[in-house]
Amino acid sequence: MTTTAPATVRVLARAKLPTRHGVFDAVCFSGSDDVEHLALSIRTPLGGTSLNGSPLGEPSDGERPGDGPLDDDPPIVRVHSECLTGEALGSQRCDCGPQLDSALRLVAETGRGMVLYLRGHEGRGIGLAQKIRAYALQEAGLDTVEANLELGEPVDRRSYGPAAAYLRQIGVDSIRLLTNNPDKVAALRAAGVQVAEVLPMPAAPVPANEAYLATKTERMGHRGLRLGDEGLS
Ligand SMILES: Nc1nc2c(ncn2[C@@H]2O[C@H](COP(=O)(O)OP(=O)(O)OP(=O)(O)O)[C@@H](O)[C@H]2O)c(=O)[nH]1
Ligand SMILES: [Zn+2]
Repeated sequence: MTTTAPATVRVLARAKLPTRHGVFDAVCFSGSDDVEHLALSIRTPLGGTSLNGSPLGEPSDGERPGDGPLDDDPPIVRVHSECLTGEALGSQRCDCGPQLDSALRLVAETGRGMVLYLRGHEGRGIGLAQKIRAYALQEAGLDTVEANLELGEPVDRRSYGPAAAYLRQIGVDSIRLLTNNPDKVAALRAAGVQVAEVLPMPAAPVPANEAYLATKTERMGHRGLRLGDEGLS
């Protein structure tokens, strides 16, 4: 896993993005990787600015919850890796789709936070074709870690540098991170992001992803993937 953050990122485009969870401010950006990532943020005070820095109009999606965080609390941030099969196709080999949905909902409910949707992270950075090859190896009995290694890939090839650089560029230096993955916490910290708190990312266990979730817990050090478990520190 690479942790070096590029100095700057380029903001490529921005617009509001109404979702079923609320109206997000969508910013497309790229870092040294030249990949188009997306930051989806939500406002701080009513009628104020989003974390991405653009002014937002009157909220159209209901009131901000009364128990939302103060403006100087670190925002909730989900750093999410692209997963075409789980998010667009509803694959139950993983739980990326429900996790993305939960993250957007949590950020919207909190009224202040961001989902950084990182493209180029497909298959933990090995790409779609290699991930499908890894799935085929899993059908033959390997687990998710062994399959990557069998393909000559590292267990995790993702870089969090562009995400860290984006946060730094918009002035967010401290976050409350939604994740179960201790390596993601370490990588972001190494890239200069202060992770003030780690909040558990609710998992969505189903029979088809049982082995996958178990392997992440047992071999990759992810926190127990049950709702309500204590977060990482
Ligand atoms: N190589 C490989 N990648 C997978 C597999 N299953 C899911 N992925 C990818 O894994 C990425 C998500 O990483 P995960 O390890 O599930 O979770 P995480 O983002 O590290 O941790 P959380 O923040 O707790 O969700 C997505 O890009 C998926 O495409 C698999 O069996 N093999
Ligand atoms: Zn997935």
